[in-house]
Amino acid sequence: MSQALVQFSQVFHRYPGGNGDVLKGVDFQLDAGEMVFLTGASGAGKSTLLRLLALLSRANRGQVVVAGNNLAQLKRGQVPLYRQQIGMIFQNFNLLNDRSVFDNVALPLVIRGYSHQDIGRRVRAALDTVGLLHRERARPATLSGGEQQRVGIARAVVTKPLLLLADEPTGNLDPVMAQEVMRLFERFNDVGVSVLVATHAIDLIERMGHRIVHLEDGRVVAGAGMEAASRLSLGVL
Ligand SMILES: Nc1ncnc2c1ncn2[C@@H]1O[C@H](COP(=O)(O)OP(=O)(O)OP(=O)(O)O)[C@@H](O)[C@H]1O
Repeated sequence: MSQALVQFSQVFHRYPGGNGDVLKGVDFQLDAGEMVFLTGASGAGKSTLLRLLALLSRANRGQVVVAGNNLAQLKRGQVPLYRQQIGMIFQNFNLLNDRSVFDNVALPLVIRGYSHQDIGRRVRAALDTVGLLHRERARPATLSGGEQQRVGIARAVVTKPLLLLADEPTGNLDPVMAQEVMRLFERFNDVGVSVLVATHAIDLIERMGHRIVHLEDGRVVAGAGMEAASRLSLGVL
């Protein structure tokens, strides 16, 4: 039996001062070791769902469970430890342009107080995996968009997270670079990392053969996952 790493049960969310619920009863499961794409029109709630997983926001109602943690019950002091299990990748790379590639990837380890030696070893291993060891001294702005995103991915995996979350990671890339980046996610998935990618790149992901979860106006309308699908067929939902 597959095991859920992420389980959303009837999750509702609205932003303070926002215009009503953005998530309207989301049911969704991601199994340990699975790679899933999250699609939906602009404003459907994809980024919001990822934000809840990264604990950048907390759900107003319903339950989000990740690796056995009910996120509503995590105390503020437990959040940094929880976040260590998660690597986040953004559309606009979010790199520091006044620091080297090495320093950008090292940042999560520096924050967590790793030793100098461990940082060097881990950063070089991550850069090697994304094919950028030879650019460790470069400034991000001197790299191509695809290379900058690979630096972003190295930074996300350097802490060895259980779960990678990517929010429109290929939005600023041409089709060839976009495919390279998606392949890189697959390589991490091949070695056991669970991956959730919010994307508009439908043509690309349809060729890749992973489950596609579709959000429409704050609800999952297709590909919710085994658990929710079986509840649907039992008429529970
Ligand atoms: N900080 C915020 N405050 C108020 N409303 C917000 C905030 N962030 C997002 N929203 C609203 O929540 C809704 C869902 O936004 P979200 O960014 O999750 O959608 P999305 O599916 O990721 O869209 P896109 O594909 O354009 O990134 C939108 O209507 C948006 O305007």
